[in-house]
Amino acid sequence: MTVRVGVIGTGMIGQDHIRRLTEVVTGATVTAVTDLDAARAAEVAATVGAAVLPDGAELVNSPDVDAVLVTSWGPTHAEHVLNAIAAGKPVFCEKPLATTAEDCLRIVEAERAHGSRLVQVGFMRRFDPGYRQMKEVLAAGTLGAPLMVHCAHRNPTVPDAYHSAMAAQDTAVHEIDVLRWLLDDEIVSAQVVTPRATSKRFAHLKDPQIMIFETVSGVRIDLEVFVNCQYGYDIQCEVVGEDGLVRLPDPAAVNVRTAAAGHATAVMQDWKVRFAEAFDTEFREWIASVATGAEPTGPSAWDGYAATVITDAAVHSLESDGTVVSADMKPRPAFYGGAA
Ligand SMILES: NC(=O)c1ccc[n+]([C@@H]2O[C@H](COP(=O)([O-])OP(=O)(O)OC[C@H]3O[C@@H](n4cnc5c(N)ncnc54)[C@H](O)[C@@H]3O)[C@@H](O)[C@H]2O)c1
Ligand SMILES: O[C@H]1[C@H](O)[C@@H](O)[C@H](O)[C@@H](O)[C@H]1O
Repeated sequence: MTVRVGVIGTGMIGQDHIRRLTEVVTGATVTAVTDLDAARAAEVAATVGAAVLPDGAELVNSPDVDAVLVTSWGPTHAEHVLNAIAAGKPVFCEKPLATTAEDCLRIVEAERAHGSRLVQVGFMRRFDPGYRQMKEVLAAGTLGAPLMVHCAHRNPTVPDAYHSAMAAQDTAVHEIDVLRWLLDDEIVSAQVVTPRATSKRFAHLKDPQIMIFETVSGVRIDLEVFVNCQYGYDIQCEVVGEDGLVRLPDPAAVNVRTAAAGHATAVMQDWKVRFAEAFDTEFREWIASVATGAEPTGPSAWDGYAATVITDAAVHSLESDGTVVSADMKPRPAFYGGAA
């Protein structure tokens, strides 16, 4: 079966996912798109022979759409995801699932009322080969109990519109999701402190930020978020256990030796390149689940809810001079499996 996908939002990542669905993943075709910017939607639709529909509700309910991809702006996600659940169609929603915990819970409740999982959230790091190898090592128990995690999330720079809360909402949210999954543990509190700020930042931006999370079992996670580090896109993660540690590998890259540069290995500059393989695998697995009528196995609506509660706690801490803020979540329903 070829899965006919309708795409809501044909901006930067929407276009990248349309390319992926069309050129990389087998078994999928993009049959319909919509965007507030009708000219942009028409231009993108023409590249893949899709229909342009007037809005998200029509797209979700189109008989030519089997599954929905939401790549519009975050505050609009909840409406489109709820429409897809009401239509009984699988929906892949880019992060965030919704911008408020209340909206995430409405989605969780709608999905539970539907009776089976329809929603997958776009936390692509779970599909990265390096993180998957870390997960295997941790699951095998080779390291003993995990005690600490040290992470860094560095971007060379960010656009002017990026503000201090986005360090948690837009950037750290990737670690928040992948660490809940890696450790199979829930985050219960967040604290954000700010070291000396880089002079390369915009005046309105607190950068870098150091985030400290604690989990139910007492693991401490420290995460440096530095979004104007200048030198590259650099993602580091090291889990330290009682008997050893496991570290996220950098993607393979050649080492060049010259008199001028000494030993040199290029530093990646772009998250789209760093996580290209993760995005491809994420969509291959999502399309495979839709094609076979199976429930998606990627990040769930509950994971989307948890991520929003934890990022809210981090933003609250940032805005209250680094107080420790608890991440108050509802109990996890059996529908979404055991512990996170
Ligand atoms: N997983 C990741 O690493 C990752 C990376 C980048 C962006 N994202 C997420 O993807 C989403 C889109 O980001 P982007 O960078 O592509 O933004 P963008 O501004 O480039 O594109 C968004 C598009 O959606 C359209 N749009 C907005 N609301 C709409 C609505 N209700 N109906 C139809 N069209 C609508 C806009 O006109 C725009 O063309 C965001 O939620 C962002 O957080 C995820
Ligand atoms: O939207 C992007 C994207 O999610 C990247 O993966 C992250 O590194 C950036 O900080 C963020 O702004």
